[in-house]
Amino acid sequence: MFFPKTCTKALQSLTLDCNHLGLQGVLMRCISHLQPENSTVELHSCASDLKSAVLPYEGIPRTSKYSWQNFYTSWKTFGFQNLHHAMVQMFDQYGPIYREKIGKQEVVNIMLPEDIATVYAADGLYPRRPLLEPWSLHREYRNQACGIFLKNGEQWRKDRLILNKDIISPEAIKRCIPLQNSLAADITNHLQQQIQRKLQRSLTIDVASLLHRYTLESICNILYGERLGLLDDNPSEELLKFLSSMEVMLKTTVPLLYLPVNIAKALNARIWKDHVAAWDYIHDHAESYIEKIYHSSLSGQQADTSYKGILAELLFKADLPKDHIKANIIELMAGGSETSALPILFTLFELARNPKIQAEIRDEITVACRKAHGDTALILSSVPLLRGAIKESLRLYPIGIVQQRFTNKDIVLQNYHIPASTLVQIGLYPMGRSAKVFPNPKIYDPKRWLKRDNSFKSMAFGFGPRQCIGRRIAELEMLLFFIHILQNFKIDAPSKEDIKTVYKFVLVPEKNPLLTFKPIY
Ligand code: HEM
Repeated sequence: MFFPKTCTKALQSLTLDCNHLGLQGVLMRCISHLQPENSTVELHSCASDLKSAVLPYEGIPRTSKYSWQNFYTSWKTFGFQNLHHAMVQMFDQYGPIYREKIGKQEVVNIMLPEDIATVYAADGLYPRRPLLEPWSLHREYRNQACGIFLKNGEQWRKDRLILNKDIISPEAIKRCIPLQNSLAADITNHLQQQIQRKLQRSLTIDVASLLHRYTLESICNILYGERLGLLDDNPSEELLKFLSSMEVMLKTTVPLLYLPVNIAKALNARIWKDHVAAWDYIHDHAESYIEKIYHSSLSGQQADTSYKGILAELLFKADLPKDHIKANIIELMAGGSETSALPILFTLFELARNPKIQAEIRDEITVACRKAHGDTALILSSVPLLRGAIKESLRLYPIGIVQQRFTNKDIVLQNYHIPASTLVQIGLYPMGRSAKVFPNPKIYDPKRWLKRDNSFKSMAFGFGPRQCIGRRIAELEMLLFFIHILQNFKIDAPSKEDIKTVYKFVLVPEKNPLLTFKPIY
């Protein structure tokens, strides 16, 4: 194919027109599609000149300048539960960068690893995210302190640096291993007992609510250093109320994200009242633990040096004021309550429908356990394929479908100028499903994570100083769960059909899959 000089000239003048009309992004994509391998030198040099000149922000392809039209189109076409599918379609339509206006806020959407790297590189010391309004308003309404999840700037950094030491540092995680290991053994026993009681050879169940209880028990165990009893056959009324408050709090968060919360609050709407009541109960629950542990740590701190959980450590060191400790403990509980249960569920399902991969991971675990002679930390460092399986599940089913940042300085994305303070949204779900980033994206292949070239592709926990502070705890929960379960059960699923997902603040199955646990004797 030959592009004459006149065509090059025409492209240049077209560029000027497009610049004027704010259509540069469209033109740049046309040029990159047009560029054939054997085209003339002139066209190559023209295209590279065009690419090297940074294009203005206004040139980024835009969905519609009318925010209400975007809102209505998204809702009509996809419904809010399908925002992740809507994003995939938008990227197909507009290319790897587009902007849209929702409400008052304009957002730039990206999905390629090199752009994600640029965004995080601009984070600096104070990475900024939009704060979750319904949660922040509750704290304001009750005159309560916020934790790191709901803070930005210097206030965020001060708390975060202190919390890192007791939550995400390797030493902190090492201390959590025994607590978590015994819980993972218990959930295995729980399933074994159910099978024995029913005098069956296997158990086919919807395991979602059990997993939710497992992860909530786990995070509370790590925070308070004691078990709540959520895996018991008959949990107390008080515990059931706590569990349902966590559920109501998460469930009411979603609609409040789309409604003007201030109006719901001013009208004292039912949804706002439910949200507040749920948070109040969660606060009271945390408060009772804080007081109990505070008094027992004061009385017995010198005598007993054994690890008593994160809360006791924070109270003992007293680097943070007590109300900040409480606020952070509550956010850790909220952040950790459902999050790890979902990747566990999706991984169980994928292993059920990929029995060869399941067997390979089981073999890996068996060898690791044999070599480690009971050293759990060593086992955890010897299961790369299991780690790959969890990453693979988070690629296909990221809990948070997007991550958000306000840029702290001017940057360039896809050759467009992005001014400081722009809200950039990283589409994790579209990236995970893109053939441009992952070859054969629909295939569940944990081995793809054993290769080297994976930078800025495994982003489910974020990156840098503001990455998920519970990341190592979540990984520990998930790894130990599979280390115990896969040694004891073969997993199968009556239906191997793809799971349909819906977005409800986190990405969840539209219908929970049934799973079969068959003991290995
Ligand atoms: C598979 C499980 C989890 C996933 C995928 C996940 C994902 C994330 C992501 C993407 C962020 C935002 C990071 C950023 O802005 O760069 C985050 C923040 C956070 N997560 Fe997690 N999370 C998980 C489990 C947990 C657990 C178990 C806890 C509690 C122990 C937790 C507590 C938090 C907190 C407190 C923040 C706010 C951190 C800050 O702003 O400094 N998360 N998480």
